[in-house]
Amino acid sequence: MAENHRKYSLTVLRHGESEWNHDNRFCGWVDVGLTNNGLAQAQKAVEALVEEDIGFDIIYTSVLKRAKETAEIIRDGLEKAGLVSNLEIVEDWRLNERHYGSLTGHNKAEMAEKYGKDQVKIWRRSYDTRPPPISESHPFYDKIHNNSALTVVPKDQFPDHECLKDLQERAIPYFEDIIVPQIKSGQRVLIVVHGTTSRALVKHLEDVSDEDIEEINVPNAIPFTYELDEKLDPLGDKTYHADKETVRKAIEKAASIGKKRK
Ligand SMILES: O=C(OP(=O)(O)O)[C@H](O)COP(=O)(O)O
Repeated sequence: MAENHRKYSLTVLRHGESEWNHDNRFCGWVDVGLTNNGLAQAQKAVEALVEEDIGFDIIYTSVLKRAKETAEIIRDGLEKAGLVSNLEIVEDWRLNERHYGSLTGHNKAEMAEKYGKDQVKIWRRSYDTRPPPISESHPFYDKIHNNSALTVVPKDQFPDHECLKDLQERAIPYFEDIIVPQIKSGQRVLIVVHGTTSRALVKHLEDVSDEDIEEINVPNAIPFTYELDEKLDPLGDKTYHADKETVRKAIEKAASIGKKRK
């Protein structure tokens, strides 16, 4: 049997800590920025990439600023280190975080207290259970709908709530149609996205079952790389560009429902 050979690689990065990651609030399509810690985390990701001499030819990201800001920090840092020049950043709404419906803006620990931890885990991590839809009277409905960055979303595709499956159905066709041809043409690709978009990519690339994906959490700001064969199947596990203990703690944090507001 022919031996599988590494043909391509692909790196994925969830953005640095956002204001609402810090506040432990469901965020989704609300366009919050990075905290100072998030900015520093993105710089650390740059350092890790530079240390391993990893450059890219193109970056894909969402239209939400927490991902775009992270992508820009990576681009600027790699340019400064001389690893890349004129690195293009392509943004598309189909790589956005899933829309968190009526949970948007709510504190995760408070929702767990109100609805139970099991229900909140289903809303956060199940493959195909949507959170309840956002209503027009929701405090963040207008903020989302008046965001000029989101005018690119076709009206008939603008969601009121999404589960991982919904996100998968918009993000994976984008990945297959737009990103895969770049990878196959030999471009070194970095995808800077969100927790749920990263989980969709992990599920797709690793062929994770609908049940097993519930236990997979993606940490903020730690890039990970797949080595892929000619069919874009991963050769072995993904490699995180950070030490094991840092990765373990960051994954634990991403899984946690965190603390109530003080
Ligand atoms: O907007 C979100 O994801 P993001 O911080 O990756 O953009 C979610 O609120 C993260 O929360 P979750 O980990 O409960 O899915």
